[in-house]
Amino acid sequence: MKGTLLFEDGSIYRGKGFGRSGTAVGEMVFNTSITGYQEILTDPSYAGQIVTMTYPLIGNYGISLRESESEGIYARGMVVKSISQHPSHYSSESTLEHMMQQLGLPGIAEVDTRSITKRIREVGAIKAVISNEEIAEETLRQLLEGTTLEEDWMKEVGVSKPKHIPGEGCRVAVLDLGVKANILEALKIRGCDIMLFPYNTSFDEMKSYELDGLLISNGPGNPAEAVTGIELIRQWLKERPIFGICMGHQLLAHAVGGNTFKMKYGHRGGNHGVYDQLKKKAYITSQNHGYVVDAESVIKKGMMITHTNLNDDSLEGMQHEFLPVFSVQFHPEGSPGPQDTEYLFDQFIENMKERKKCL
Ligand SMILES: NC(=O)CC[C@H](N)C(=O)O
Repeated sequence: MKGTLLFEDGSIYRGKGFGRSGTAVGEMVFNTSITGYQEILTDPSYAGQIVTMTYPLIGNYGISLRESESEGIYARGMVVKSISQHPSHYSSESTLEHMMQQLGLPGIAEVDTRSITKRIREVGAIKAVISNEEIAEETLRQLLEGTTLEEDWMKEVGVSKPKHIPGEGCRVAVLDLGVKANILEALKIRGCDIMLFPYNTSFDEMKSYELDGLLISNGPGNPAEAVTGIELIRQWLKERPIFGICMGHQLLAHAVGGNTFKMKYGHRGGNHGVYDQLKKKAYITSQNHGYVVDAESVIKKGMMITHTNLNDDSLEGMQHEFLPVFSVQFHPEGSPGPQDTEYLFDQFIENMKERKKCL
C-alpha cells in the first residue's frame, strides 16, 4: 500500500501506507514525545489533525487498552518514520497498526519525519491531506483545496448528557469539551464525586446539582468558537472554585474578558519546560495546544500570571487575583508525559475544601 502526504504549500511526501486505508484532510501537527502514540491518537483534542511523531520508532511497545485517553481515535492521520509490527511489552494486547485498522485511521510510514517537522516549523500550522489509497495526486490536491478545516468541535466530542461517576469526596463538575481519561483519573484518585456536563449545558441546569467546584477540560478546536462554554464559565466565576486545563484555560481567559491567538506551530510533546512563578521552580510538562492566551489581555482583567513557558515565554498558567479560580495551558495529568505538576489537582481540591468541608 503506498502512502502520500500533501501539504497546502505543495510539499509532498511519499511513503508506505499502514492502518486503515483512507484519505483525510486535516491540520498538520508534530509531537515530540518519545512514547505515548496511543494516548495521543485517543486524545480528543487532536480531532481534525494529522499527527507526525518526531521520534522515529513508533508502535514498538504495542497497545495496552487501559492506556487510551478515550474510546475512539480523533486524529485524522498518523505519519511516522518507522512503524513496528512486532511490539514487545508485558502489557501489550495489540499493535498500533491493528488499532488504527479497527478504529479507522490511515497512516503513512517510511517518510522523512524530520523534514516534515522542519517544514511545519517554517510555514506554521498548515492544511494537509493524507492518503494510503490508490488516488491520483491531482485528485488529492483538489480535495485539499476544496476542504475547509473545522474550528468548532464542541458538538462532536464530550458527553451528550450529564454523566455521574460516583465518589466519596468533593463533587466536581467537569465541563466536558473532550476530556482525557487521565484528567478524570486524577480526580478519581483524589476521591472526587464527578459530574460530567456537555459543552452546551445551561447555568441553571448545572446549578441544580450540588457542586463544589468546576473543572473545565481540554478539547479540540478554536477556543474563541466555544461561545456557549465561555458564557457558562463567566456565570460560574464568582460561584465556585474553578480549574481550567488547556482548552479550559483558554475558555477561562475569554470568560474573564481576555483573548487567545493561534501560535505558529503549537506545543505538542512531553518535554516542555515551564516555570512556576509562585513556587520559583521549573517543571517539565506534557503539552498539546495550537492556541495560546494573550497574557496582556488577561492581566488587564484581574488575572495574575503563575506559569510561563521556558522556551518561548508564552503564558502557561494564571490565577485570579482574589477568587479561587486558576488554570494551566499544559497537562498536569500527563499521559503521555511527566506528571510533576499534579500538585495543581491538590490545589483545586484545597480550594474546594476551603469553601466547603468535603473529602
Ligand atoms: N489540548 C487542548 O485542550 C487543546 C486546546 C486547543 N484546541 C488548542 O489547540 O490550543
